[in-house]
Amino acid sequence: MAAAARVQCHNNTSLTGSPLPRRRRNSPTLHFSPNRVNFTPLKWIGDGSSSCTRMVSGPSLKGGTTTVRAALEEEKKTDAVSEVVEEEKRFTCVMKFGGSSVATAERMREVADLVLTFPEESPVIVLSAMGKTTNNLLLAGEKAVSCGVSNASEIEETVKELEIDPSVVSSFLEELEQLLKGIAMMKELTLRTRDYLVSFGECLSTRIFAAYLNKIGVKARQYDAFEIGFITTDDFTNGDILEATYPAVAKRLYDDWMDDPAVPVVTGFLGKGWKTCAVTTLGRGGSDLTATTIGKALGLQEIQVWKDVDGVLTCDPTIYKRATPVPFLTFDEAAELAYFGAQVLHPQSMRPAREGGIPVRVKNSYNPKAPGTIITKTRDMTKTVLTSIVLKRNVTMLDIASTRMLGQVGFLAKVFSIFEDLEISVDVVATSEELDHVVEELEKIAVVNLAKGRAIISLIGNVQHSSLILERAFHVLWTKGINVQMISQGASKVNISLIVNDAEAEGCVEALHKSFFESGDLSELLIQPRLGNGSPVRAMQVEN
Ligand SMILES: Nc1ncnc2c1ncn2[C@@H]1O[C@H](COP(=O)(O)OP(=O)(O)O)[C@@H](O)[C@H]1O
Ligand SMILES: N[C@@H](CC(=O)OP(=O)(O)O)C(=O)O
Repeated sequence: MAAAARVQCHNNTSLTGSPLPRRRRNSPTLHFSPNRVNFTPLKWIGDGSSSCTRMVSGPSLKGGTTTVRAALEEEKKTDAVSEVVEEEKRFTCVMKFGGSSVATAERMREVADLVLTFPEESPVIVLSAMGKTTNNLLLAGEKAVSCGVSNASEIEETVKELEIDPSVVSSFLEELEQLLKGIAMMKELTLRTRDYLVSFGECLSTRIFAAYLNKIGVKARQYDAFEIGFITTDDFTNGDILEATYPAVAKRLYDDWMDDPAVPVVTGFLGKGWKTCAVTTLGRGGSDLTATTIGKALGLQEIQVWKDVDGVLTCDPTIYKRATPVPFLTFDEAAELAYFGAQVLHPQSMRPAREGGIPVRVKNSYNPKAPGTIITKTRDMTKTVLTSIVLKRNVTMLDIASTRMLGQVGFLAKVFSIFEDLEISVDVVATSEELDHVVEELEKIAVVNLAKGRAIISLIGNVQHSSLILERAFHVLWTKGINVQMISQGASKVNISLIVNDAEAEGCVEALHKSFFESGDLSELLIQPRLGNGSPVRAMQVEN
């Protein structure tokens, strides 16, 4: 559950909160080639002069026996080769595939084909758990029964279909069974055990995929993120990546590559708690964050996140199916979108990309020809009014009115300290139990009204045009007879949030989408701001 708070001080000012931490490089260099490209053996092309160092075939994607190292051994005396070493040491991009992209054996094959369509790249692959594995593992854990058995049979089936050696996963499946038995015996599932339990999902998917790549002749190496330097806080189920991660991960991946080049296949979502040394997870959907962290650590040219949709869309397609792809986004817009609930990206995933200045491309593994969305630091916003509509459901709104025991400044400070003490962000409260604590504390200094069953509709876009956005949005909602209960403009200036009744929210999103994205080009309205009487400003000036 999420919460929004409206704080009323005794002078009747009201304050709404919308926090977000904020913060690069050049445009992307990858171009999608729709047709599968056959591997060419490792060779250097050019005009034959000694300065030629261009590599045609990403050595990591190359099957066969000629390794980069062997090629280098042969040629290492030339000046050209020392440049090659530098060049070849560099991975070019990270490609992250989510659960929906690798849900079955068939999908694993298709994803492998997709990776091979980029022979000029040296990618690092990040994988999530297959399909709904994470949910199934959680279910199995929560029921503390061997629900893992049906899960395991699916995994065994995938291994069989891909004709991989079953020993790749057998010891893991046994360990998983033991773990579930242990949970059943203890009748307890701590957050730490939950993280260890769900880690089997990514540990298995990456082992299967790496084994498959090796089977088809593409040398690959599997990595568990928690073994290669992904260090996090010890906040189980919601670990935060620590700075030490970047150099550690870069060193490990580059060192291994220089020793014995192979495509790295890294578990998404997982880390290692810096104090406990136990497996942690980065929050649901955390593989996006794994990918951007690797992107920053290795200073890559591009981070690709492959999903089951044609990029970031104008709204969640499961809410309104006429959602369309947004071709360009800034890191701020994408972060805001994710923070306010768009499932398509992990809320923290933009941070490393922004810090490293690395473009993020969101692509559809089911429709690779679609251009997708490219996320960069800046973009031309002159014609942008609205970018996307995000719906966060099941929100509880807290109305907090001062009982005049404290001055205005003291009151606000106290209100925020209560949230801080309970480690609850104003926008997001995880459980109703937490909310009860907040209310209990707030009632010592205020009259608190708790309104459940609300939803936050966030309008992500160019808040330079906030009057136009608001005018349209309120007109649409007024026409539908919807009462907006709270409004907040984010500090990031890319978001306006409206609170409405949850039951009406989907209808609101649909109506707003029709008005903003399906009824002509709104940017035309930006050319001449209008005065109250509808006259364009410039016309007035001419008359004067
Ligand atoms: N604005 C949006 N644009 C695209 N997808 C969205 C948006 N909001 C929600 N979604 C949902 O996010 C899903 C993709 O995210 P996710 O399931 O996490 O992908 P993956 O598991 O492949 O990483 C889509 O199937 C879609 O239902
Ligand atoms: N498997 C994890 C991590 C993840 O990122 O998954 P996905 O990429 O499928 O959203 C989850 O379900 O949360």
